[in-house]
Amino acid sequence: MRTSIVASLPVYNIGDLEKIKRIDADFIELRLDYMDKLEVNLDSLNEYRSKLIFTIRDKSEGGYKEIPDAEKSAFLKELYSKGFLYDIEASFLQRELVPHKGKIVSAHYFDHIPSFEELEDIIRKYREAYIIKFALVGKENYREILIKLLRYENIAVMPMNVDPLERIAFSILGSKLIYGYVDIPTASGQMHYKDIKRIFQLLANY
Ligand SMILES: O=C1C[C@@](O)(C(=O)O)C[C@@H](O)[C@@H]1O
Repeated sequence: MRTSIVASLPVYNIGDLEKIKRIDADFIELRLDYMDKLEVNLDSLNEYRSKLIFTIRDKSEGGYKEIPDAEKSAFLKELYSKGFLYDIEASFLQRELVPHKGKIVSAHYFDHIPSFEELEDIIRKYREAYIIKFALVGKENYREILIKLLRYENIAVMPMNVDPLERIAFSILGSKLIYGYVDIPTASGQMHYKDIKRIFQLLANY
């Protein structure tokens, strides 16, 4: 099964949701942490349900604006009740009780490389997730750690702050997701999602 392409879209206001219809990717990540208030009419997005990933990224893990935990938790529970897919940090799950079964559980490291054992603990703890995702800054032994993680089944790995082509390599090695940008990168090390599509189409011809 090939890696799924995620087009990551910052949502500053409701008007940005109009862009969804023009994005042709496996998934569209809606980064709602770019909004001042989490005011989205979820029923209006039902037709896109199968391709949406909702993310309200904590500032401590690369988020854009500070969203209070209680507001984020309430919105995630509404997403759960309506059957939408969302991304939730393992660190947030330590603070708030929100369902993670069948969802994306993620962990991001910007200033250090964690031990492999620390990441294995996350995998064991959240093994009922749809996908467990690790984003590591490109320093020290990040490649070794990311490659070792791919021995597990439902894993997505991505390096940050390195040549975006490295993400293609991790896709070939088995990462379940690869993130690209639509207008502006939502993390350092992304390429445009259409360039990922072109590379995958070329690879499919060999
Ligand atoms: O967790 C991730 C991965 C990411 O940080 C990246 O490195 O492409 C981009 C984020 O929008 C997404 O939620």
